[in-house]
Amino acid sequence: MKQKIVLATGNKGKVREMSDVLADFGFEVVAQTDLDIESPEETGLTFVENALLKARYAAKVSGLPAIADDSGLVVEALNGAPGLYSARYAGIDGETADAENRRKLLRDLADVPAGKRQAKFVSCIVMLRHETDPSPIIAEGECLGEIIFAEKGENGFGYDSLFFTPEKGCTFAELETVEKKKISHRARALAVLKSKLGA
Ligand SMILES: O=c1[nH]c(=O)c2ncn([C@@H]3O[C@H](COP(=O)(O)OP(=O)(O)OP(=O)(O)O)[C@@H](O)[C@H]3O)c2[nH]1
Ligand SMILES: [Mg+2]
Repeated sequence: MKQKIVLATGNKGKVREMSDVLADFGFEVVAQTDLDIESPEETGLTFVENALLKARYAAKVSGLPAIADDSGLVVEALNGAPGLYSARYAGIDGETADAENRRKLLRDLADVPAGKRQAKFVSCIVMLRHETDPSPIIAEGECLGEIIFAEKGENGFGYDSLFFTPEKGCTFAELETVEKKKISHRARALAVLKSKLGA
């Protein structure tokens, strides 16, 4: 029988990008929203701390193993911002904040010329077998790119329409989900998780 696991995120984009991959690893994936589990406050100071606390909270409430992703966009010219605070960069939280966050990013980079707009997406995935699991599995992935001057593309979420990937010659939002799932920071973290699980 497949091991049930809670996907501890309130972000539908992450559910889209992680569910079937985790199912391929042999898990029966249940999104936390389907169990009416709310997102805890993200009080950590690093991606790993936040991923841990999200997974731990879902494991505690559900009594099941849990997996969480904490991720963000790190922009060199902004000394690493929005970084840990990518989801709430413009001061509001949740997916409705995405458009405001993109506008703020473009404003903050207005004076930064092409060639100096390097950025990376970071994903930290944590898996806990139970709430008090003393040795969580931690898997990280990064993806390098640059921030363009105006949005391009309709797919994806967050900052995808501003993130140009040289590897593909377009923004993440111009990629089909299936393509983004091959090269993104989250895809890379999931590949590390897979090898750590021996799946
Ligand atoms: O364009 C993007 N493509 C991506 O692939 C991506 N991955 C992360 N991000 C940004 O970073 C925040 C993470 O913050 P975050 O890890 O706290 O997630 P979240 O609050 O959205 O959901 P949850 O998992 O915490 O419930 C997100 O909201 C986005 O703004 C991305 N943007
Ligand atoms: Mg969050």
